[in-house]
Amino acid sequence: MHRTEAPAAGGRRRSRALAPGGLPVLGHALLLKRDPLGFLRSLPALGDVVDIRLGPQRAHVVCHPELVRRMLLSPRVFDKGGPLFDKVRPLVGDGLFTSGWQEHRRQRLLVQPAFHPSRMPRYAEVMSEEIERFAGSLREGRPVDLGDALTALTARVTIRAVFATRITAAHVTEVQRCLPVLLDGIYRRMTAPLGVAEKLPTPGNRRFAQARRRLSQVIEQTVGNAARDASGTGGDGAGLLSLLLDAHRGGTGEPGPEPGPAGQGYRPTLGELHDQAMTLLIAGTETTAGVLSWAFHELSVQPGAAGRLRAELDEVLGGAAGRPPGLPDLPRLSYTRRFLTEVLRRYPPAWLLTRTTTEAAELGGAALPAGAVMLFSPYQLGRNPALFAEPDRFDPDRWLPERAGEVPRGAMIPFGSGNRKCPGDELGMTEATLTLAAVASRWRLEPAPGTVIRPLPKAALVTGPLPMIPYRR
Ligand code: HEM
Repeated sequence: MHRTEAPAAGGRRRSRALAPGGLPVLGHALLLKRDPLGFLRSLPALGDVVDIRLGPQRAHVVCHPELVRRMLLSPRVFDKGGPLFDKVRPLVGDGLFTSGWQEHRRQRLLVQPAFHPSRMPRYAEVMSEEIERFAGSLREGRPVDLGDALTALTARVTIRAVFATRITAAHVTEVQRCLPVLLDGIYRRMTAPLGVAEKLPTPGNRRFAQARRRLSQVIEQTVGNAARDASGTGGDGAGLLSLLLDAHRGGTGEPGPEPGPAGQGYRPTLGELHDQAMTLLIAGTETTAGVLSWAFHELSVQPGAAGRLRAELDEVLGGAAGRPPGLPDLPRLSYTRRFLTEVLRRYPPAWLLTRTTTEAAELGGAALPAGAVMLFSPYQLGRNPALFAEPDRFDPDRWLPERAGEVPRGAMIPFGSGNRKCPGDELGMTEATLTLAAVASRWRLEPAPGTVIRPLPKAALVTGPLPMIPYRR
């Protein structure tokens, strides 16, 4: 598809600016905390790279899609790392998401094949089972917090996709309960300025510590059992972790030599398997649940789009008394897919992402020292009127093939780009499409009276409480 390059902000040369409104000492930290989305949206008008101050730290917000793209395609210079990551790493370990450039390469080579499209039918089976269980739990007229219910659903799907048949049903339920507590706690710790309140023996901190300990134990036990399995294939060989398990079992449990072209020869330790499992559980749960929560919210407030979506579901699946969707239906659910893509533009779960420079660098004419903190925001890009006409309008048809080519290169990156691009993009989109189709073909979910939904920028961009009432169609 031909992509245009967006002009520099306001038709000017690429520019660098310092955001106004910084306070002594705190800089822009309060603005970013009070109204992060509004603050981010105000920056592209100022320049292509906008400097802000977060306390003593200067950070550079890259606003122009072409510069974001350039940054993401230079991972040796713009690597993962920096102060935010230093806080996350001890909590989630050294998995694919947090690892630095060199380590990342061999991890990714080992994990990536587990996301190959040929494996999708096995994952889709798990999804369909869990989606039917979820749809079957809805009761006519009985309010449900859809945000929580969808987090439970995506957690169960991710857990079962990661561990395949290796994990017991009781452990699935236990991990599903621990994950939201962990996700919430990680975000609080990431954004805590001093790191003191998190150490106090409050009930919230105890719950976090307990959830983290228990999750770690279950993962350790599950990974340990699978690793000791003499049959040699990590259970049925179908889980996201199975290739890592195979690589581990092929060796001594100690890190091996540098990998060959396909990562052969590298032997992940049990500790690495644990961190990778934790990473996948964290990365796959709240993101997909966030997209789905927003999708059901939009469905309840966008009557035009909702009508078209239901018409497509009726045609493909046979109406309210029809059959559940499966993988072979996806090519015919094109409006459903466009609907979800538009949700991702408006509410990308990964709303703010970071990089750090490993050496002195230049970006769009801006000189950056080594160790500079770089920020970029898929949310900011998706709401920039210079990149998307009427960005606040919900218009799934922007993603019709003949119109999608108008979107400037690098402007739509809900899954990131370059070597750190989300490996679970198709998995997440498949899960979201099947869930939306299965539920919306049978149920109409209406907001509970008095509910006001605003984007809540946490670790993911979520809806907050989402009380909805199901009615049969
Ligand atoms: C709709 C759902 C999802 C969204 C919007 C999403 C978004 C993202 C984004 C933006 C990144 C790149 C972060 C960066 O560049 O700093 C990422 C990375 C990642 N995602 Fe996803 N994700 C989703 C679902 C999933 C699923 C289902 C899984 C796995 C089960 C997953 C696993 C990962 C992993 C392991 C990484 C780190 C990749 C690396 O650094 O090599 N994600 N995701």
